Amino acid sequence: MTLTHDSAAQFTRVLTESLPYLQKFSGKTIVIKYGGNAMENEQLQRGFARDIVLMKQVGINPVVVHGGGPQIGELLTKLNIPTRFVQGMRVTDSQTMDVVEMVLGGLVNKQIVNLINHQGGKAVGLTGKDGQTIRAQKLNVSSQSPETNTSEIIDIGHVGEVKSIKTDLIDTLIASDYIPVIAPIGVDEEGISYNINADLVAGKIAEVLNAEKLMLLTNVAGLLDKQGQLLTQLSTEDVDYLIADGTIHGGMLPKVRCALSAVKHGVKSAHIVDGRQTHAVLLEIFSNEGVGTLIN
Ligand SMILES: Nc1ncnc2c1ncn2[C@@H]1O[C@H](COP(=O)(O)OP(=O)(O)O)[C@@H](O)[C@H]1O
Ligand SMILES: CC(=O)N[C@@H](CCC(=O)OP(=O)(O)O)C(=O)O
Repeated sequence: MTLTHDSAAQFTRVLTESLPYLQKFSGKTIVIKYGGNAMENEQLQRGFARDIVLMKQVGINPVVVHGGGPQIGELLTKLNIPTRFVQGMRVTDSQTMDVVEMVLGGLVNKQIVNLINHQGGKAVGLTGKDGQTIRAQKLNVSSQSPETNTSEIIDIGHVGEVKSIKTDLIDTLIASDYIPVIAPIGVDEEGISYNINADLVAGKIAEVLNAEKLMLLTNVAGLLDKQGQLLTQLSTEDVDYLIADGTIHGGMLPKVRCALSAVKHGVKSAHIVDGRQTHAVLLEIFSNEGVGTLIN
């Protein structure tokens, strides 16, 4: 097939446009949170895996942290185990924790590893238990009672937050040209397992690795305002206001909070990106067309 004059011009424009980004990001670490909702279909999955392999090929160090909320929900339904969320977090009793480990550490993790390897990458899957990478502690969730104006702590079981991240296993993998694929399960000093929101894990890992970028792939165009319009750029003050007035809620809360924390702790930029768009990762990194919401 020969290229027409127009398509040849477009092809070279796209390639040359990517040059400054290739130069800027070569040797840098980019943490990508791959959400359960962004794994919707095989075409998206293949596109994502190809983007990750391409990044590695051009000298960037991608680190993938994945979710799998919908996949956990599916297995819980099959097993007739009811599930509910408090402030975007799945209430996790010990039976649910077993399912979370099976789905995140087994099914989803190995599926992503397989997809990346199939595109010619070298992916290695781990949970936060491997190499004691994610030290967790129980997450205390508090709720405010408008009647009494007091707050109470709600026990949501094995839900954790990140206490610390040990990076030696991740560093070793990166140094040997592997792509780490991390499931958001942590463990405390007693060996108790915790289910951690994948956005929170991605944010912390980006912080400790001093990543250039944190990309949170999701199932919406980015952060939307009350009218459903995309907000392309946000500062800390904007976010505080949007949380207070209820525009940001549910699963978007941990995303925005961890993005803010990451940029506050040295990550150059955080992006909430539409994972339903094929090759969203490539578009964000290598083109002038920023996609989604930039938090800086
Ligand atoms: N202001 C907002 N803008 C966009 N999405 C929002 C907003 N507030 C809440 N959400 C909800 O957050 C969801 C994304 O979070 P979540 O379902 O946890 O996604 P993921 O599985 O990708 O992590 C959206 O689908 C939407 O329902
Ligand atoms: C505590 C908590 O809610 N953990 C999440 C972990 C998976 C996750 O974060 O998946 P997504 O990114 O696909 O939503 C859960 O159980 O669903």
